[in-house]
Order: sequence, then structure tokens, then C-alpha cells
Amino acid sequence: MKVGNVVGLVGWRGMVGSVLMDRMQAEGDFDLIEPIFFSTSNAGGAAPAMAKNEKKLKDATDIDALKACDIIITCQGGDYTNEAFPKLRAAGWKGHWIDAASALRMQDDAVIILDPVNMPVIQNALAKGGNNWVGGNCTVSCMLMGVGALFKAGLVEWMSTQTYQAASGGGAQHMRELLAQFGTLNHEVKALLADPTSAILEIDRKVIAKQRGLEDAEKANFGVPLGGSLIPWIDKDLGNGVSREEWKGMAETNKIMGWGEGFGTPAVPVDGYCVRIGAMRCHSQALTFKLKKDVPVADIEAMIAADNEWVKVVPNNREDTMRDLTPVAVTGTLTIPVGRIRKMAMGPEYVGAFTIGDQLLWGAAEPLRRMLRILLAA
Ligand SMILES: NC(=O)C1=CN([C@@H]2O[C@H](COP(=O)(O)OP(=O)(O)OC[C@H]3O[C@@H](n4cnc5c(N)ncnc54)[C@H](OP(=O)(O)O)[C@@H]3O)[C@@H](O)[C@H]2O)C=CC1
Ligand SMILES: N[C@@H](CC(=O)OP(=O)(O)O)C(=O)O
Repeated sequence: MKVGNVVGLVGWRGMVGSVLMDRMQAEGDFDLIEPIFFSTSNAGGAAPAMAKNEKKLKDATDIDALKACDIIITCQGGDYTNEAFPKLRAAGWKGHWIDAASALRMQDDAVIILDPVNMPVIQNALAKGGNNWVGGNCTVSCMLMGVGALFKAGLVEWMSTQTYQAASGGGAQHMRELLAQFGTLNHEVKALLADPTSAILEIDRKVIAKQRGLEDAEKANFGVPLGGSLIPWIDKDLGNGVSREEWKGMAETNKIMGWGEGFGTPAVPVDGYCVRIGAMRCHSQALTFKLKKDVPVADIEAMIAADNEWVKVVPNNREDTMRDLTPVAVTGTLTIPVGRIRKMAMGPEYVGAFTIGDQLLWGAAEPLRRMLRILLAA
């Protein structure tokens, strides 16, 4: 059945929502829809310039107003989803719900959307009347955009991932806090830095003293200093030694692929450590694969390169790596570089790789607008 084009947008002015709005404008998505902008804080206020007939913000908690939409895209967060979504469905709304938050991700009736990787899973759900579409965890989505080819080919026996996740994963306030901490540290040793004869160990002593003595307000979001440090724990403590972010690696990878319990194909083990580092908005990860057989590196590179139009294999040498395989190189682009591809010392089936993705683009906003396009074309 043709899907209507009245699209409710919730969370459009937040960090993820703003990236989504930019991408939708860049791709001409607004030409195809009648947008209705919602707000949790400013109902009745002016809608943004992309508004067409409805120029005022609607109340994002008004179930009747939400019910008038054929499709709702929300980047407002899990609390909003948990509040609004059940009421909307209970009120009989049969429209399509596209969500950036993790709240509904593992529900049986929700599909994790990453169409360059799992279009068949999406199409299958659509054919069966599915209408709950949820963006994946940013780390998982960026990883699969890079090395999904190996999973699709059924080559992966297991994968271990060690992540280097940017401050943006925590939200806008976390990015500000990171930069403020860098500023505080710089300020502490500015005079010593300006003097080329000053002792580096004196600078080091002052920096660590400042980090350890940071005011609570200067680490309110991360809880501990991140500038000049790292935090090897992301998201909740599941109580079994595993962080929720680490748990998502296996759970979401397999759900995206359509594997695991209830799908008829055994789950591929995915595990590792998720670490917050002082990057701004790109998540990086070092991957170790145990493949089911010995595949030459050139073949692996060719498979990865041919998988989708955004992945880019970076030759495994110092110069290319330093130029193309850094958060600074990738930020603000849809390119997913995969480099450092090589056999590991453990044996010919063990392959290493390093990949990076902008966690606000492929990690959050892009799969949502692509799902909108899929629905409009259905
Ligand atoms: N940050 C990330 O990396 C990722 C986040 N997500 C999901 O997306 C959700 C939203 O994340 P994120 O975009 O970072 O959240 P933000 O905090 O940036 O925005 C969420 C909402 O806060 C309200 N808000 C209040 N003050 C401001 C302000 N000064 N500027 C902008 N918005 C403001 C807005 O709602 P209103 O207009 O109604 O007042 C906005 O929609 C997350 O909860 C998560 O579920 C998913 C993947 C990655
Ligand atoms: N947890 C991610 C960001 C995020 O929003 O993830 P999720 O969508 O799975 O809750 C990070 O901190 O980097």
C-alpha cells in the first residue's frame, strides 16, 4: 500500500536532528513530503524554514496531532519514545515510526535500519506490514558500513572490536565539556608552553594535578576528566562485567543482519571493549576477525571496496593511513574508510582492520532519512 507523505518531525533541532535536517535539505527530501514540525518545549512557536503549509510547531505530546502523520521521524531520545510511542499505537495509529533512539531497537516488531547492509531484512519486514524502524547504535552502524561485506559473504566466524568513541556520542553537552577541559588544561600551562626552555615534566605535573582536581562542574557530563585521558566504559553497567555499549555490538550486528535466535541463522559472536576518547564526532574501531577460511588480503580489500558507494579502502601504509584514516579526515563526510587491513600473527584466518565513521551521519541521521525514502518509494 502506498505510504502517505505527511511526515512528523520530532527532535529536529537537537544535535542529531540538526544533522538530519541538513542531510534532508541537501538530498531534496523536503520536496517529497509535507513536513509537520513538533516540539516538546515550544508548541505554537515558528516552525523552521522547511515548513510548507503548517508553519507553527505542534505539541510533540499531542497524540491526535501525531496521529495525523503518515510517518513520524524522531531524534528526540528514548524518554520521548517511551512516552509517546505506546500511546500513539494504543490510539490505533498505523503509520511508520522512524526513530534514532535505542528504546525500541530490540523489540521483535522493530527493524534496525541500515539499508546498504540489510535492505533484504527491511524489504521483508515491509512486505509483512512492519512499521517500526529504528536506527542502529552508531558504532555498530559505522562498523557494518565499513566491513559489512565480510558478514554478508558469511566469512566471519567471530569479530572482536576495540572502539575509540567520540564525545558526541554522549550528546552536545559532552562535546562542550571535552573542549572546555582541553581549554582548562591549556590555560594551566600556557606560560610554560610558551617558554621553549621550560621542563616538560613540570608541564606534565601541572596537567595531571589539574585533571585530578577538576571542579565537579567541569566534569558534570562525563563524570571524570576526558581531555587528555580516556574512559573505558560507555553506557550502562550490565552487572556482568559488560557495558551496554559492548553488549550492543553482538546483539545489534546480528539483528541488523537478520541472524540469531528466531531468525534461523546462528548469531556471529562479536565482543570487545568500548572506550570514550577525546575525539569530537567520529567513532573509530580496531577490528580483529577470525574468518572461516584463509582469504588473501587483496580479495578482502576488493570485497570491502565493492560493498557500497561510501566505503573506501585505505592502503595499509603510513602515509595513506595518516592522511585518510583519522577522525579529522572523516568528520562531516559520509565516507567510511577501512584501512590497516592485514593478516595477524595468530594465523592466516585472523585479519585486522581499522575503520572510522561520522557517528552523527551514518551513525545516526543518514539511515533515518534513507528509510523515509524507502517508504516514500514503496
Ligand atoms: N548523540 C548521539 O550520538 C546519538 C543520539 N541518538 C539518539 O538521538 C537522541 C537525541 O540526541 P541529541 O540530538 O544528541 O540530543 P539533543 O539534546 O541535542 O536534542 C534533544 C532535544 O533537546 C531539546 N533541546 C533543549 N535545548 C536545546 C538546545 N539548546 N538546542 C537544541 N535542542 C534543545 C530539543 O527538543 P525540543 O525542540 O522539543 O525542545 C531537542 O530535540 C538521543 O537521546 C539518542 O536517543 C542516536 C544516535 C547517536
Ligand atoms: N552510545 C553511543 C551513542 C548513542 O546514542 O548510542 P545508542 O543510539 O545506541 O544509544 C555513544 O555514547 O557513543
